Amino acid sequence: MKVSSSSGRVCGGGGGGGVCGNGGEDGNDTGSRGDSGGGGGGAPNNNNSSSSSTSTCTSSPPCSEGCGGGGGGGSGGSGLVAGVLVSDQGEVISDRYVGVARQFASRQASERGSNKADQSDGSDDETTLRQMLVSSYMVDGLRSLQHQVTDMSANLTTRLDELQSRGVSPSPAAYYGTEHRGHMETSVALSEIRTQLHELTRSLESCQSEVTEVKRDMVAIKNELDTVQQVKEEIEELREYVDRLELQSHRRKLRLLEQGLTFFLSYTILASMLGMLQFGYNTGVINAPEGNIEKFIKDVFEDRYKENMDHAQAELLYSFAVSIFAIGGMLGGFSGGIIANRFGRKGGLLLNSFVGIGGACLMGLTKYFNSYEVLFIGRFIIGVNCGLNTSLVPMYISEIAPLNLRGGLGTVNQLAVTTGLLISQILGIEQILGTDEGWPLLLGLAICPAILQLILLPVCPESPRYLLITKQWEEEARKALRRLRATNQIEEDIEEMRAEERAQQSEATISMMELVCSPTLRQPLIISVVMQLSQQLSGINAVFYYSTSLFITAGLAENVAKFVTIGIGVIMVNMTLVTMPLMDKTGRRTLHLYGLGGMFIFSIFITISLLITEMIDWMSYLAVVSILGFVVFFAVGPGSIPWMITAELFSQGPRPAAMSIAVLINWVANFAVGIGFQPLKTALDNYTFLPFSVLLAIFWIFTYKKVPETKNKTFEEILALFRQNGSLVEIEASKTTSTITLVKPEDTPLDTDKYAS
Ligand SMILES: OC[C@H]1O[C@](O)(CO)[C@@H](O)[C@@H]1O
Repeated sequence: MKVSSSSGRVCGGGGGGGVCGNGGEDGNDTGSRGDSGGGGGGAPNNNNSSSSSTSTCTSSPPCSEGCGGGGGGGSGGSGLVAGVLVSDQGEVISDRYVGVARQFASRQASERGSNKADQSDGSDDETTLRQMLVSSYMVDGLRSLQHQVTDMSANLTTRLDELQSRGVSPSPAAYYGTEHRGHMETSVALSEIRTQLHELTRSLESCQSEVTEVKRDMVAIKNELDTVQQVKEEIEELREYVDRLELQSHRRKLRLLEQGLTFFLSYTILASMLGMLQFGYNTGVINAPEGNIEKFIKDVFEDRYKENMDHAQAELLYSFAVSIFAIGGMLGGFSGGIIANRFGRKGGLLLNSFVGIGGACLMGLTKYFNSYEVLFIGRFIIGVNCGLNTSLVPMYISEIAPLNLRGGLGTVNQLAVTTGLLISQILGIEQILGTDEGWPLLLGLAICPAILQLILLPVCPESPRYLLITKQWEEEARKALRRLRATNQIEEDIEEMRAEERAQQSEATISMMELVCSPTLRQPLIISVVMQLSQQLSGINAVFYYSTSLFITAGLAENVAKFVTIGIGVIMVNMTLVTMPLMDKTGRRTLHLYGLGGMFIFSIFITISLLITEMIDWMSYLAVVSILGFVVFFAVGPGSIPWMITAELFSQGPRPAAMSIAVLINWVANFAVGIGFQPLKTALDNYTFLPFSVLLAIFWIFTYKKVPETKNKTFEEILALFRQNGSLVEIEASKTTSTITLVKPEDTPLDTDKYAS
């Protein structure tokens, strides 16, 4: 029974399953039991083998039987193992390969997205793949199996030929005997076996070609795995780089937050704030000498036309002198952005000093020229000067201020305005310059801040941000910074400016039209505009321009009312001083909310007091207290914050254009209140303050919902607040922004396509 022993060897000593096993048991049964023999011989593994062989060799049914038999017979032998794994895993591997590769691709994508891929899952799949790769070594096993089967086949053929040659020529005596029949049956059985062996060989060949394909797939998987590994490493590298950047930027910010006030910084702030003082002074200077100016207008008219001018006409011309200032202011404020871009912040202020000197001279020489037209021109020119100041000074201050002092130093703008107002109120009293002779000098004194600026400004450094970002003059920017910070350690500032520059790269310098049309800048622009409106439409100038008459309406004597008005100026200056340190502690948004809220409550009290003063005498004191409260809360937030927040909400590129628009709105609203309050008073009488209460409530809600906190945030961070679809996204002040340019330290741009695929 050599057949069985040889098949036993081929099948890995599998106990003669299938082809081999049956032959070994009993030649008679070989054909019929060939299929099931393997099943019986190798029960433990046969399930596996038969199903797998079917799947792999579907085109060769005999092979399926043969393989099945062989596999079943060799429960522990290499032939079985190879047969089972190759045919079975071969297909499974192909499927799994696709599946796992997809899994990897998607994980790779999600890893890029979240940077938080589940690493253990990834390694599980990898392990599976690697195991599968290992299993490919069994392919070699199969190859050796095939050789063995070929050998076996050759052996069998030889032996069969021997048997047949013996069987086909039997002795005549036995020809019809039992032996002859036995020989014939054996011969038939053997040729069947031979046929099966041929088929088995063919089937093995086809298995081998499939195995080769699987092997190719394996190589492809391995390459994919290597790529995945490489990408993983790159992602890791990138993650580390981003972490490093975050850390650096956090440290940089901490150092920026430690900066203090230096001599040169204070000097520069002082020199520039004279511009805002000029604005405050000219806002208030015209109020006190109203009667004197009207008298002058009448005299000039009579001199010129030898006829009398009635009081109403003189009043109208006086109002014109008041309001033409605001028209000049609108023009100046609006052109502030262009001037700031062309001549710089300091450069623009220096040029503006000449405008101020011109305007002040004309006003001061009005009487000398005996012409009220000169007064009008003077007021218009000083208006242009003040408009430019309101645009340039807050921009300059916010650009040179260290991060941690930006709020406090921004308050300097309003401190200067209120100081200017107070000075004009004090100098305007009859005892000083509020006389027929004194008023031209009172108006002409506006020359002082302009001349002082002309003297002080040349020593001041230009805004380093303007030099570095707008002009790209790095050396000059460094020089300016060294002077302002009084140190050579200016890298943090330079880095912070560079970050701002990077963050705004698409908007280097933008025009007003581009600003208005840009969807990303719309939200900060709306906020800036509403903040300016909240300052002017709060009704503060109704109090300032008409406080004396308001107090008289509330029942105070005229001379008392005038001094209470000055008292308001004093309170205003002091309260602005008090809020200075709060700006960088409590924050702009919070203070603005407190301010508007307080003003709302006191505006209601003003209305109540006006309503019941007529009934209860002492209620006039409630009016005074309410107006004082109103002013105090104005100083808490709405006085200072609108000036600084516009400069803060925009980066270097759009900042000048944004300042122009916001300042223009401020002047227009200021003008509207100045012009509209008297008719409003006539129309609403004791309810005059009610419209302001309503507006204050609206501004409070807007601030609560829309205005971000800018305290201790770099310009780059503030920019990031508005990045997501133009909507407000709060980020922690301590964190850096997400606007990190994806360029590795060695300036190797990331292959983003690779990560995207
Ligand atoms: O302090 C009051 C003054 O402040 C301003 O609002 C400017 O900030 C002026 O319009 C107003 O007269």
